[in-house]
Amino acid sequence: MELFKYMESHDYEQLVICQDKTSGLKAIIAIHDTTLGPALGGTRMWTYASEEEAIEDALRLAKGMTYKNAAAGLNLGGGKTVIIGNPKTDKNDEMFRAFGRFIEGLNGRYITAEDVGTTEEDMDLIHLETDYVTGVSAEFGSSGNPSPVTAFGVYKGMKAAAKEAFGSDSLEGKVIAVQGVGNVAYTLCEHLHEEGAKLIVTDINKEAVQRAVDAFGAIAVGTDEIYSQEADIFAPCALGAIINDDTIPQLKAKVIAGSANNQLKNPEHGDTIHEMGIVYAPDYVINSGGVINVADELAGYNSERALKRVAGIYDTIEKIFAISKRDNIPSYVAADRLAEERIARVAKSRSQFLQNEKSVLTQKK
Ligand SMILES: NC(=O)c1ccc[n+]([C@@H]2O[C@H](COP(=O)([O-])OP(=O)(O)OC[C@H]3O[C@@H](n4cnc5c(N)ncnc54)[C@H](O)[C@@H]3O)[C@@H](O)[C@H]2O)c1
Ligand SMILES: CC(C)C[C@H](N)C(=O)O
Repeated sequence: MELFKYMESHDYEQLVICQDKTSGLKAIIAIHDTTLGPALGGTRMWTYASEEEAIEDALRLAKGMTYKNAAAGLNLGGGKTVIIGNPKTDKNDEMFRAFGRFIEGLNGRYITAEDVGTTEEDMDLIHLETDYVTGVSAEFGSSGNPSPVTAFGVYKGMKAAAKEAFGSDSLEGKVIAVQGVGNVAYTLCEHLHEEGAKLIVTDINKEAVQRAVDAFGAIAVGTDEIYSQEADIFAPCALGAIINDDTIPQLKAKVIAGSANNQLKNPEHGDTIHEMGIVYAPDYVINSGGVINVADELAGYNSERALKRVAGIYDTIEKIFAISKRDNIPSYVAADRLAEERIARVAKSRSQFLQNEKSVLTQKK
């Protein structure tokens, strides 16, 4: 990978490589864009096949956070960290304290939170060294596990998508095929069941499936059968890249709305479903409830305020459909446009000269 060429072509600001021999920390902090504010994005711990793969993942995920935070209306830029290692076997307290000191050294340009492989306890260790961390324990004013709030946002976004497709946002009687019934999707199913939707579920974890069958009277199907169900809505809540050449021909649903990240295998798949008339709620918009919730901690966490903001995902999804129709573009392109236009407007409004203590005007002769 030609690093500078890649960073230049995707407008990355900074890449920070952190190592600490004592704890074994090998972390990569990628900061994509801080036009809107400090970069907020979680820390992923994963066993990467190579250092290059880890760097690529950090960069890709950081850019995703720029778009997610911008479209969510947050005054935050995008960044992400990956720590190379097995989250089950390679963690130690010193590792997260060392990482916290590296974050502190960035002086607020980057704020972290949980992601795949990291927990509230890890954030508490980081918090011993820096305040630039969210998702810490309740005693420090945390918002707690983001999954139920992410689910609430997906539920609201799904209603907006239903309104677009069916003319009403009621989900009563709608058949919804849910792929993966883990942390986010279980709470999502609670909301859907409460509203009177009929659920079809699948998961590689048989216990998770049984839990949904018992609690919501959901119909269980095999993992390969979920795409072809006679459903009104398909809710991908497990894996990325599940909208692809193999699955698109099987889909009968008129709406795709779920929590999974990176649902489109390639952008062209977003074009194809658009041409087929399927209403697609862009993934990073509909699943932004978690980041909206942790971001609220920066102002002193207020659950009522955070949930009100998360409910606004409904309006954001509606706005994206309006842009999609106005400009005759697929909804995934409309979401990018919404984020990019907001960043460009703020960049322009902040370009004027402002005197500060480092200004040439204030330097003493
Ligand atoms: N947790 C959050 O707040 C949050 C925020 C934004 C995005 N997301 C995304 O939402 C998705 C779900 O997150 P989660 O926190 O609920 O994760 P989770 O691990 O709790 O749930 C995922 C579920 O999918 C199942 N699964 C895995 N492979 C499958 C397959 N091939 N077919 C069917 N089921 C399969 C797993 O067994 C698990 O039960 C992920 O893509 C995640 O990146 C989560
Ligand atoms: C900051 C975190 C809560 C971000 C979350 N992991 C996401 O992908 O949205």
